[in-house]
Amino acid sequence: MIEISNVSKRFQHSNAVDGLTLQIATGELTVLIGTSGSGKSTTLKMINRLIEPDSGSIRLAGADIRQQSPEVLRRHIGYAIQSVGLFPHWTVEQNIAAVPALLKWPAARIRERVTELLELLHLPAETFRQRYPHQLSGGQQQRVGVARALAADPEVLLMDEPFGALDPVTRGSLQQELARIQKLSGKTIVLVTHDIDEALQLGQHIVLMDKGRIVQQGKPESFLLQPANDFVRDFVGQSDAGVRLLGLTTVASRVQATARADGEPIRSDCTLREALSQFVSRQVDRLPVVNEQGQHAGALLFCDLLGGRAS
Ligand SMILES: Nc1ncnc2c1ncn2[C@@H]1O[C@H](COP(=O)(O)OP(=O)(O)OP(=O)(O)O)[C@@H](O)[C@H]1O
Repeated sequence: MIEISNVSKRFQHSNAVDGLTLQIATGELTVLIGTSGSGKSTTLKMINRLIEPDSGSIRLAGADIRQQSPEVLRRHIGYAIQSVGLFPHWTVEQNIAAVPALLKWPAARIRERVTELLELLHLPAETFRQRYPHQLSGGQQQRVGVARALAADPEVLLMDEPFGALDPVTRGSLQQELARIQKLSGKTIVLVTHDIDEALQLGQHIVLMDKGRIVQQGKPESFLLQPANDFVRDFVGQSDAGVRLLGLTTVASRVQATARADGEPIRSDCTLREALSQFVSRQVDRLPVVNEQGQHAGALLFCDLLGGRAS
């Protein structure tokens, strides 16, 4: 658990963060979202002491983070940012190994860990290990940035717009990757984003900030079903709230096992939002469904899209 208690940070004439109190649960992916300048990055940087608060306290696993030097603290907290910040004259392997090397892991263990992380992020180790950052695409660099942040198996991972500058396809696949890693490892992740769809897709707990304060926090569906005020309603996009709600539920929860349909099947782990798009583009009222192993699983009927609220 990360406990942020009444934390404020002022720059020149304005409060970047204003009396913020927030509890970040262990093992959850918490998303900080908000307008530009609302204090998200400042909050994140105070957790790893890149910025020191003017007042208030932050506790990690019960201990005030000021009890450790920033350098030692950061070895337990992975940090991935949009601009990646890879060392240009270091190979991919050296970049990923930065913190394990500081921690003086044996060379064989470091090598093994680098291989494991590259494979986890779908970068074949033998192809990428010896490359330099300028020999990678933007998306590959961001993957290496995420691998580096995960390298020493930190308890906490802080991510500041880690997929910000990517095209929608690469961004989507990295988001899926992050969701998979989080499920596998049960890590505590705090992710900053501007993108409401990214927040709804990845966040188990979402914190919406404005002017250095929290406007609303809770589960994704609460933002769509019970927006606290007009600011929240505007932020989540009132006109798209319905389709976004469909994005929180998978086809698996509505598939009829005995129903049949023709055509290219959709996977049961697709969201109902993706299914809606298929219904419309194919001009059909039922879609065949396969499970994650590609086996026939029944059909999704258009009329079942509205079969209940996201849970
Ligand atoms: N080092 C700094 N010096 C002066 N002002 C700063 C500094 N860092 C942040 N600020 C100001 O503090 C406020 C909050 O900034 P912060 O970067 O935390 O916002 P943000 O929500 O992450 O914004 P964005 O989404 O645009 O990155 C902004 O008004 C910003 O201009």
